[in-house]
Amino acid sequence: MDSKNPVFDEVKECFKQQISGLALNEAIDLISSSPEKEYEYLSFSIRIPSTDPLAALEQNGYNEGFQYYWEKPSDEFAIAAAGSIARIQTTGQERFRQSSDQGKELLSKVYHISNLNHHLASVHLLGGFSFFDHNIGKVWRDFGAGSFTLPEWVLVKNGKLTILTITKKIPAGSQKDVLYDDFLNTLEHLDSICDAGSYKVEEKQSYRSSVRTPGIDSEAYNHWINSVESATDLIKAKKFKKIVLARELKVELQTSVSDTRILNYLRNQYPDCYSFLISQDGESSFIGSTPERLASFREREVLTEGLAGSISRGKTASEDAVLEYELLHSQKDLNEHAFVLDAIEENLQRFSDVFEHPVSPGIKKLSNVQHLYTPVHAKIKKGVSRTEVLSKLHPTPAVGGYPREAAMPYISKLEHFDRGWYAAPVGWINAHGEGEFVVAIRSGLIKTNEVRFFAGCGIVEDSNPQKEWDETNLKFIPMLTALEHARK
Ligand SMILES: C=C(O[C@H]1C=CC=C(C(=O)O)[C@@H]1O)C(=O)O
Repeated sequence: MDSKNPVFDEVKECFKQQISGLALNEAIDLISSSPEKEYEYLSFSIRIPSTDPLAALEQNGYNEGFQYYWEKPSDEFAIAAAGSIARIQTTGQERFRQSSDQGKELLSKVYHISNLNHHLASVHLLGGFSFFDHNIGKVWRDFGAGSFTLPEWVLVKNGKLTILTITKKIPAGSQKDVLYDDFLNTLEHLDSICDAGSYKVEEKQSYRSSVRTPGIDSEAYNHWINSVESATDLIKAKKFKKIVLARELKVELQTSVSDTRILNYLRNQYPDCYSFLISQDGESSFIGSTPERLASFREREVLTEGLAGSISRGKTASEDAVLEYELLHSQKDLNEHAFVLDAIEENLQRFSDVFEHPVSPGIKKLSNVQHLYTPVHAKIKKGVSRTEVLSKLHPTPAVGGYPREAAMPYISKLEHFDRGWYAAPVGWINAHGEGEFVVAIRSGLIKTNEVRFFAGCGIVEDSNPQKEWDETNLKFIPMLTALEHARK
């Protein structure tokens, strides 16, 4: 198939020149001559014409394999990926360390070719962890407790730059021609899904929203009121100081929904949030739009944040300003927020040469809610791994509790659903020491005929169960509305 996109023709030319020349021979020689089979994968990065990674994923269509999406529009950064070449899976208390060890080993087996001198021209491992150390529930079966995939192709868009990386497994004794054709076929496929000139656009029926706040399910409501009352009793009895309780909202689906339509709605409505999708094998998709960064890494620099304490948005500028003022002066919310910062400091400071943050919180405004927010910058000590940092940070008291060890066992006792990957670290990491993880809140697990949405809030001594119920309803709105938009 010949490309109708002349710029992609240049991409293919460039690919042919690089991969059919020395590099491919060299890689195959290395693979077959190395007795320890040092290299098992061959990977190639190339700059391609600017493309929308979400449109490419949508064009890639439904498929039974791995699919991944990540975008923060306000950072002009997006990743789309599909196909699984290799996957590492871990479970138990050591899952973060094991993921780090296995990830390093996997990356060391990749022979990477590129004429680009750019930190994003690299193989990426995409995935995350479950909230608890073990993830054995039926609902979340595909996800495991720690899972990172080396995708067959990944598109990374950073501002105007779009980089495509294709990776293939190279069995020992591989034939150069077969391998070359395999790469070229994938490149042809990418050409077709990135070429907007060839897209067939489905008519979308006009949309009328029927979603406001979820109606009251009296059983869920009574459970919630009882759980929050039990939590405040435990706090008064000095068992812990804060706990985050969440609830699940199940929605049955009459018609199927499109993951990419959900994402398109989320990224447009919440440009300051991270919209994400992870589907391990096409059976179910974990999708969300979270405002909360757990950590981003660039060499030894780490950015994290405290995000806790919430209030709704005003309908007018004045009402919004009043609500913001109320939140900034609410002792209950300031306490809830302070626990998060204290924990980040306790867990990260001793691993860092630099640790800094503003003295008092500011505000992060989303279209449905505003939060108390404190950005934190740290420079981790030499030798501290990124996954070690994640394991220290997760779960922050914005989704777990304070003190962590005292509060955590009560989460499963007081909640009535399986958290799975809700409120857990989800993200990406590359071979150049870069990566970013979010806290997977404002999210849902989508299966063929049902969706489960999750929302929670921090409970402190003076929390009011009714107000916390209302707050969870506010937090369900983005995903519920996105679902309405995505019905086919
Ligand atoms: C646990 C959630 O939100 C956390 C993040 C920001 C503000 C929060 C709060 O004000 O309670 C929560 O700690 C959720 O949205 O499911």
